[in-house]
Amino acid sequence: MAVRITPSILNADFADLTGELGRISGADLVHVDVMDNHFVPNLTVGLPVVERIVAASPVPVDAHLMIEDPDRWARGYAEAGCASVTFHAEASVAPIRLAREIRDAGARAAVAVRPTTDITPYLDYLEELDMLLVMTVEPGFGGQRFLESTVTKIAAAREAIDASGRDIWLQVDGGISRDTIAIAARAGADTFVAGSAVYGAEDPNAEVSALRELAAAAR
Ligand SMILES: O=C(CO)[C@@H](O)[C@H](O)COP(=O)(O)O
Ligand SMILES: [Co+2]
Repeated sequence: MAVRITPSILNADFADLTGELGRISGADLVHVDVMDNHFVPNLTVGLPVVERIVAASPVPVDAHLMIEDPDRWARGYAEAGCASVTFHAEASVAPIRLAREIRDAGARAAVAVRPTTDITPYLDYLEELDMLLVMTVEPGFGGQRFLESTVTKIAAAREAIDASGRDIWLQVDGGISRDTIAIAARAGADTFVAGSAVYGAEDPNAEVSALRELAAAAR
């Protein structure tokens, strides 16, 4: 099974995004954290910046929307050329309709859950989704510690995905590093966000390769 490493640019130098994107050219996708200071207590970038990242990035863009009212805004990120658009289950009032809109606009549709949110209801709608994102920290900030309490949820999602026989990616996000990636991989994750681990490394591309090898060995 394929392993994908999707570095988060949250810990990159926002004054030199083009240069920072070039340092992860060996990644599978780049993970862009969109925060609105309402759904989470932090503020990052919005659609105009994401459009520029799509144009400048050597790899496809994976947008993680930590915003209120994704039912209104998510479609725009798909239309902007993001390869995948993830919205939070806790924020959407009509997740199935929204996933269909994202797909209609040409992107992979994904739903994310906070560490304490039950993922079970979404496992009944896997045919509507291309990826599940299990948050392994509380969303809002990079550099937090991986929450081992999320491992059973990752395993439950893996079981449901395998039973569905569909090509649905299982992403984890938060606290992923050389020390923790094997835990998440063994539980069943195949797509790994890593922010501080990648951009804190001297050679981000080399760190991407190291993480990919560790995940592949653990699966
Ligand atoms: O969505 C988020 C945080 O809310 C993440 O994408 C973080 O940016 C990952 O950073 P690290 O935990 O890997 O430092
Ligand atoms: Co994220």
